[in-house]
Amino acid sequence: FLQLATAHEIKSEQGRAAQWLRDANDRAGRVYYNLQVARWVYATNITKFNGERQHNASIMSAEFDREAAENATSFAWENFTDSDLRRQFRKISDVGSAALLRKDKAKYERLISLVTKMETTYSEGQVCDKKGTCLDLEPGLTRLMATSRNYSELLDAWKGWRDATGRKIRDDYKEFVSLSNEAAVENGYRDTGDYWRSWYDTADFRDQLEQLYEEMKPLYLNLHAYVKNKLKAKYGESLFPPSGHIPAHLLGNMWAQSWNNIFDIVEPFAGKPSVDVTPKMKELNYTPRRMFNISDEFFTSLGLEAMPQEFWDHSMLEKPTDGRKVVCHASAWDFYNKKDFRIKQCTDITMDDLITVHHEMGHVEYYLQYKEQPVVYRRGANPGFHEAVGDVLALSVSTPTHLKEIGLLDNVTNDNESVINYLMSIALDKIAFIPFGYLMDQWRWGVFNGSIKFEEYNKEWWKLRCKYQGVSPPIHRNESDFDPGAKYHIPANTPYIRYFVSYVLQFQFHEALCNTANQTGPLHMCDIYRSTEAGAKLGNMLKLGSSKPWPEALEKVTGTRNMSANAILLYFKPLIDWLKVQNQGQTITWSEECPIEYYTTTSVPSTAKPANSTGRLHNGFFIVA
Ligand SMILES: C[C@H](N[C@H](C(=O)O)[C@@H]1CCCN1C(=O)[C@@H](N)CC(=O)O)C(=O)N1CCC[C@H]1C(=O)O
Ligand SMILES: [Zn+2]
Repeated sequence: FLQLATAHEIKSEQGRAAQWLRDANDRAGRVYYNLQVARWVYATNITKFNGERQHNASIMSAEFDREAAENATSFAWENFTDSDLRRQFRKISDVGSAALLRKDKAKYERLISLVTKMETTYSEGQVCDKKGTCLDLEPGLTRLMATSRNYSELLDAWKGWRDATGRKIRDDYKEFVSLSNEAAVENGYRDTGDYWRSWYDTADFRDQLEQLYEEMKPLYLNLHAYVKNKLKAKYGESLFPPSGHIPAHLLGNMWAQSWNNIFDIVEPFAGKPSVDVTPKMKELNYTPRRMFNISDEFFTSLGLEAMPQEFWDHSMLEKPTDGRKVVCHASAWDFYNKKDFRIKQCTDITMDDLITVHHEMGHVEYYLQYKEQPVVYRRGANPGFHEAVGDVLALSVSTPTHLKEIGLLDNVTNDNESVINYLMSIALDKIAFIPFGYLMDQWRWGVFNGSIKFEEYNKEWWKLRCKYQGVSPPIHRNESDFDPGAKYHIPANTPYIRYFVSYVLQFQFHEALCNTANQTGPLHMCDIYRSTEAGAKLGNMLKLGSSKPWPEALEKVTGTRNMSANAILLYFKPLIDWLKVQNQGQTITWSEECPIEYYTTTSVPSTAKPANSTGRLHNGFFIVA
């Protein structure tokens, strides 16, 4: 009898709990909408007033989360037989940094103020010349890093950016780490890194990441060796340290995280149709709006959701010209009201930005697909899934046949040399990224768990950069510098391992969707355009949001429950074979330690002349510290 009563009790309690959850999810939608509006207004118009408004909305939202978690404890939800109720309650009970609110509201306010302050410093960063002409990161410094082939000009922009951002937030970051860890402990975790990894709900997550990195490492070593030889031919052997590292400012990108802008320097076979469509986009007078339309049309060709009118009405697709200060770093926004979804991007007319457009649109497509889920489930199956969606489509868009179909390429040749050129252009983005995507949170997890001390923040950063990426600082660095702070995700406090996970998953998705689309050719030439079967398979996974464990979501698309590097290795097989021939007899590794002449632990004045650059003047640009 007692059991019957208990079972009956649990059933009726589950009924009450389900009602409470529906109500909590509705209230969460309204609270998060207000938060997102306040954050959006600030990100698209940085003013003191908007900053305070955003701050207050953040407090309100955190108060709501904390209170909901508190109320959830009035249900014995761990005993519930309904696994979906248990899953929702578990997620509502995890309040993240808002746990600090319960312990010390002033500390929580300081924590979120520090992140806003660091992200604002980053977004306002500029590099100016003697006449007072200044370059922002977007588009000025990004274009310079992509197009300049002048060693010292690149060096001044590289150093100037770090002086203008990382150097300024070093102490703020130290304070942030301590408050963030205090919040993580209050939330039941060892430290912030422990909390962030919990989102993957994978016991041996770090081992799996290490294993994936090792599997892809040969690809990176061979690409690094080949690119280094081409750069030496361009800039002169003497500018490269004997340790085997590549100076970090020569790779066409402020962080050396993707190298596609130096394709012209490393092109394997000259005289083939260019795979860099930037010139063609400019020739055809492309606008940002047209770039977004191309991506939107690809999604609808798969039978997926089109961008709603609100998206086109409220997004910021270009850098404002009315003097407003904005956070230019591209991002996608869910307003949690099932109607309002936006992208904020200071879009430049380049191939790079066409890829970023697809990346951001992938986020919005995920938002659209899971918008009917309870608010607690409107997340990626794991954060890597959210990063992979847009990139999967971009793998199809980037194929020469697709670029020709949309008029960005005049003719397509698919002889072996053209295939190598094409794979090289994709590898300069995808393979080059692997060690960077891996090391960013290796550094941050080390900072959060205390193994990386404040006094060695920059030294440990360069140890990882030299070890995994094989890039070295082109000028003296010391502990007055804070080079991790020159990369958006550190001041903005956005985790990064999600991109490493995404670069593995996106090739698994690509391979599976290509099979579904009956694309029988080599994986690197597959284009799933207009395949509604592939679209349905992808859409059915996206609709789940985070309502199921991510291996289940992965299995729905790929048939496997594990991350695997096999798909990316299959995709680049022809290139790796070709690279191995090119690198025959060469040393394809580098010494693990940074070339010591570039790293000093004592702080030297930041105007120290670069060890190797010729002059300081170029294009009238003189970098003041
Ligand atoms: C350009 C892109 N901007 C991020 C992204 O889109 O992931 C922005 C900023 C941080 C989070 N974010 C979002 O938009 C989230 N709201 C999406 C979501 O979680 O819903 C970015 O930072 N990228 C793309 C390639 C590698 C990395 C880089 O550029 O290093
Ligand atoms: Zn993203």
